[in-house]
Amino acid sequence: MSKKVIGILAMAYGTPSSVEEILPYYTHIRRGRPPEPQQLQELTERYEAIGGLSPLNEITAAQAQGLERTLHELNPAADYRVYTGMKHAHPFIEETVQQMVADGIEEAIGVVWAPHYSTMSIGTYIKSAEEAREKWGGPQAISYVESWHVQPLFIDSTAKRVAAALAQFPAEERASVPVVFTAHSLPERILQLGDPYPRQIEETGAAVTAQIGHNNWFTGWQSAGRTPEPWLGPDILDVIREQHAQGVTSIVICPVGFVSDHLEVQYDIDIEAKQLADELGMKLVRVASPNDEPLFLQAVATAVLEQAKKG
Ligand SMILES: CC1=C(CCC(=O)O)c2cc3nc(cc4[nH]c(cc5[nH]c(cc1n2)c(C)c5CCC(=O)O)c(CCC(=O)O)c4C)C(CCC(=O)O)=C3C
Ligand SMILES: [Fe+2]
Repeated sequence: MSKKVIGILAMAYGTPSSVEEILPYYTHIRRGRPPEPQQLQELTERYEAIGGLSPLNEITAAQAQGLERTLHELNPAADYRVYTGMKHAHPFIEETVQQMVADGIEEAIGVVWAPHYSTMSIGTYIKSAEEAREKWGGPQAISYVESWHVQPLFIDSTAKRVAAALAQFPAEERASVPVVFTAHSLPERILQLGDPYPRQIEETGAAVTAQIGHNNWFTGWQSAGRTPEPWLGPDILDVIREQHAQGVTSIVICPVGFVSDHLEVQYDIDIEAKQLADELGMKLVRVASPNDEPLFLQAVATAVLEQAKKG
């Protein structure tokens, strides 16, 4: 008897795959409102600064392959097929759900390539998937992993990478180096909605630092939107200035709200924050991204299998 195929809807942010696609991509992020020429120019220049385009789509593809391989290793009795659907680029979540229906997938698990739940992040991916499911009349059921921010193997994977960053400082200095866990800022109004996002980022930071016995840590925000409404702060650039004012000379930044190398990591931290640190004479070390690291993929695969058990 052939095994029933279980579809995994792995959802990622997406990035333009050519310079021409930057405009439609940016327009999609802005819910159909095209950016001003000046804004488009600035975004294009940020992509140029990291080498022309982002490595995100290749990394998302490698993560999907690695996730499928890891699921088979962890549970050889079942047949898993990982499908990638993106929020702001092709194949969109809606297109991928249509493909799953065409392939006869009846049962599926949804998971997002981001650890922390917010109504404005993971919540919107799930909403897109559910709208697509209604539109295409299937898969019959998708059960979603809502967050995996304290999944033990994710904590192990992050703790190892944070420890490797701290190891770049002499042993006697390490305790005095603050580790800042950052995530993409969101509008402050999520707080009135009781959104779990800020608390979940704290929980990841607490678990990681407890594991490596590093007490000097806090959270910060990055990549806030350039809109008039207030966004969650403090911004990482203000954190760096504040630490400098307090006499701190070294800092480790762990962009724990992201799981890949891409624009928000390679530009906002590696270029912009690094330049500020340089100007202030501070040493900044950024923690490596998980990308398709095996331990990280085991974490996400385990979260998927636990969700499959819950149904
Ligand atoms: C919570 C969150 C995550 C983490 C969770 C997750 O991964 O889902 C994330 C990830 C990412 N965000 C990305 C890129 C962008 N996000 C933008 C704008 C925005 N992001 C937002 C939120 C998030 N974003 C919000 C509320 C806006 C304002 C939109 C509005 O106007 O309402 C803009 C527009 C210009 C700008 O504002 O910088 C860009 C280019 C890339 C891909 C980078 C690459 O291409 O390498 C990635 C992984
Ligand atoms: Fe974004």
